[in-house]
Amino acid sequence: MHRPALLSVADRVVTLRPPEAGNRADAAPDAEDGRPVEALAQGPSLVAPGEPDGAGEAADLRDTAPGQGHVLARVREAAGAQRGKLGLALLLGSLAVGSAVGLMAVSGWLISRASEQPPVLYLMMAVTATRAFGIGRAVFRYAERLVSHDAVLRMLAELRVAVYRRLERVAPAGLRTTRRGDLLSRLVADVDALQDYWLRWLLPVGTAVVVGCAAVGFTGLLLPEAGAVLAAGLLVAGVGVPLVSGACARHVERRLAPARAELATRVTDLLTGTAELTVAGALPARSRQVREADGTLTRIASRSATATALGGGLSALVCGLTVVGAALVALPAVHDGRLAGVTLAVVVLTPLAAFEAVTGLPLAVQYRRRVKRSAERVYEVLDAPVPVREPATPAAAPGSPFPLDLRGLSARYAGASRNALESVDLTLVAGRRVAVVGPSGSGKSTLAQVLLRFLDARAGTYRIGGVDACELDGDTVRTFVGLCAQDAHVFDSSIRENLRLARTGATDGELRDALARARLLDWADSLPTGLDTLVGEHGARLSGGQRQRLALARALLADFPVLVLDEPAEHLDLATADALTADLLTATRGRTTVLITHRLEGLDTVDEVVVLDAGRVVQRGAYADLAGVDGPLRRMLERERRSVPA
Ligand SMILES: Nc1ncnc2c1ncn2[C@@H]1O[C@H](COP(=O)(O)OP(=O)(O)OP(=O)(O)O)[C@@H](O)[C@H]1O
Repeated sequence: MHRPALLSVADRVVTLRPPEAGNRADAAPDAEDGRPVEALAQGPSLVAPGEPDGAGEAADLRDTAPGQGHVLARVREAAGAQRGKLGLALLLGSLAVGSAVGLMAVSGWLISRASEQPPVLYLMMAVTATRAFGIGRAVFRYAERLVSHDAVLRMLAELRVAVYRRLERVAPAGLRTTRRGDLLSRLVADVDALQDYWLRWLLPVGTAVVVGCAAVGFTGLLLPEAGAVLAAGLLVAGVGVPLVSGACARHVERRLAPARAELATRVTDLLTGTAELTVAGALPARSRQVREADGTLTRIASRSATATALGGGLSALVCGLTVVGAALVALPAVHDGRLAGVTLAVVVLTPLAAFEAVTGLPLAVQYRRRVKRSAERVYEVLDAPVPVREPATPAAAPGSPFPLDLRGLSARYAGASRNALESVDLTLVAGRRVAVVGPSGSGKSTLAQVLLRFLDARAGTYRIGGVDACELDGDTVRTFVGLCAQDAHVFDSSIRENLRLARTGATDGELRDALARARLLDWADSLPTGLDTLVGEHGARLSGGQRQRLALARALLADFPVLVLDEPAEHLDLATADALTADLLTATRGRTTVLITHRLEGLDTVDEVVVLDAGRVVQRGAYADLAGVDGPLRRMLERERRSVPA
């Protein structure tokens, strides 16, 4: 049997493999153990659940409990194995800027000495050093870029995987109120922004300190006053100027990442809802909102650029003043004979090159602030409470999932004030078909989430083949229980590839069989390119009924021992919905099925009907028995009959 663990997940979220098991098994499931995930879309908070989480090699990126320091300290800790490379990058960067300083100093000396017209051999050493510094500058810079980017991109790759895995763990139960554009922005732009912490903050600052100290030391050896002037100039340019430009951009930098997320959210909404917005006449208003968000981002970026320009201008001014200051203290020294005439050029020109190490620091300070906000947003995702705890050591999967048993089960979403399910009992044995009905919001889909272990029980037990589901890996549970969701995702690919998601190596015969059972084969055969027909984004080239039938065929092909069908006929017109329900009841005959629906038509063929209301089971039994007595099902039936046009 081929039962892909992820088919059910793929039906709810487009996802990769879930992380390896790793969460505390003994922790009592408690949906209130952390900040609700909807807070992701709202604002900064670094509350962490405080539980270990096994997301493989990147786990260290997020397991630092909050309060252990600054968010940037966590970014630094994430360097992990790349620390050695970053140290090497610092050395290479310092050698590159040091070579620039050396080049300036030696060439200054060379020109001065050459003017005295000594025998050319006296100059050979300086000529060679000039060449070496000139070549070294480019080579060291290239090597530094190579090493630092290699280290940082590796870190980013791990971090992005960690963020993705966390999102995957939080989805689907925890993502109902988060905004897609915002998540996308966190996953892409904010993670990318973290590279600047190393590339544009730590390494430039480290290089500035190393090269600045060396240049001051060297100049001080030649002439102590000149060393002091250079030290003062470097301090003003490297500390004072960044403070001034940083103060100008303080508020701007913190607003940059949220403004970028706002624009991403609005653009995503606009693109995905263009058809609906056009029909509702709301497109111009939404386009205006996008333009406004874009305008806000542009204003923020331009204020940030102003601060950068101010920093650049002030640095250049301080550099010029330092060169003049060095000349002013050096000239009397030459006059007094404390400094050789040929070294005057060295003392005056060295500051010019040494400032290369600090001119980027105003920008570095801005980057640091920007990175801090992005890091907060990334760590909010990494620290978001997960609705399901995976066991540290998963129990062995039972040979058969039967009986699949829920006893007194209650479940609650993170941040909710009441249980979505309350003391629910349900037993499934091989071949049994149960319909779960009830008004909207009664907890039907929540039951599906619990059965698939997308949401943990708050009280009661869920056992699969005698094993507590909490002791099983979530993936293992989903090899036994599969879902065909009401909003099943159809990929922008061919019919064949959409089906093969359920069973990678399925033959055309098996695909056709699944399509036939979902009553879609005649339609597929009538298409000019048959199974190779492209279905469009979200199945845009299919009708609503065809989309649901394709999802049903996929679920049938996956051959789950227990199949949960969550409102498969939702959003369809009554005739199509009833035809689809009838077909799927035929297709699932003899297969353990939980059919979640609020249409009662055709349910006389299932073994048991469970009626939910406000999360509780208010009635259960055979359809004919329930329909024959006064009670919730009978009232639903009467309402349904009244609503059907004569
Ligand atoms: N991710 C979530 N976070 C918080 N509350 C949720 C979440 N999902 C559902 N709920 C709440 O849980 C309750 C049960 O919702 P559920 O989706 O299970 O109902 P349902 O019977 O499937 O409704 P429908 O027939 O409309 O799909 C509702 O009050 C709903 O608002």
